[in-house]
Amino acid sequence: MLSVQRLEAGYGESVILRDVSLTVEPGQVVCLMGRNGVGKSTLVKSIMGLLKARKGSVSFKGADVTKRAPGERAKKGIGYVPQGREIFSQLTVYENLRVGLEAHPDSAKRRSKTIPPEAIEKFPILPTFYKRRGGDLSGGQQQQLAFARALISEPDLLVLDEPTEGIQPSIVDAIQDVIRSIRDEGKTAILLVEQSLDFVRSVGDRFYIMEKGTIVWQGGREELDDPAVMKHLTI
Ligand SMILES: Nc1ncnc2c1ncn2[C@@H]1O[C@H](COP(=O)(O)OP(=O)(O)OP(=O)(O)O)[C@@H](O)[C@H]1O
Repeated sequence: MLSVQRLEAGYGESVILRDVSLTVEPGQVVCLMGRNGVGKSTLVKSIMGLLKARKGSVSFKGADVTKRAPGERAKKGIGYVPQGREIFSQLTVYENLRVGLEAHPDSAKRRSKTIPPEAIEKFPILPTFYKRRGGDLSGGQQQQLAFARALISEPDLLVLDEPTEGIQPSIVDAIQDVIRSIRDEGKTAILLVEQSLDFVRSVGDRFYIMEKGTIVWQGGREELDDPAVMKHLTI
């Protein structure tokens, strides 16, 4: 469903990603791990089209999207929860969700003035905040909003960049439960950037580890006890 092939990308003069290949199959949960600064967010931004590929390709559902703009990729069915959430702080919670609906492939849903209740049933707390400004929510509530905003367009692939980073433990548990329930439903594939080995072990089907902008290890759940995994992840 998602295929990244021999990707090279970077910022200005500096090349960050070199020869990166990664695939996600339908319904699969693929986890991307690695220490801080190795290039995980850079890879995610390249997949979303926020950063241009200098070499290599990104294809999604059989179509080459390497040169497609972020909005087009979203409409094709890639939902994104960026690191740091990036909710619109001046807009209300309701308006933030409406922005997510703009990426829905069904034009009737895009035009709809109401948020379909089933679209946010995984986040029952959100309707109580509809009139509040996004910027007035706590970090954990903002993360739930960013998650719901990405899910509302019913994406085929959800890209989550460290969704539990810097969030209070009770909301971390809630977010992990949502990821598990999406996995169990099997309709939406997930590419998850996550530091907690215990958590990725409990949800992931396939695992990639990055170091200095390249993939240095990949494997399935039964291979996670490989000593190389700890070597690449410990500081
Ligand atoms: N906008 C930018 N301009 C220039 N360099 C950048 C930019 N964003 C990231 N970098 C650099 O690219 C490298 C990879 O950063 P990236 O954020 O992709 O790492 P990461 O693995 O996601 O780390 P973290 O877990 O800390 O977010 C780092 O050296 C970083 O300083």
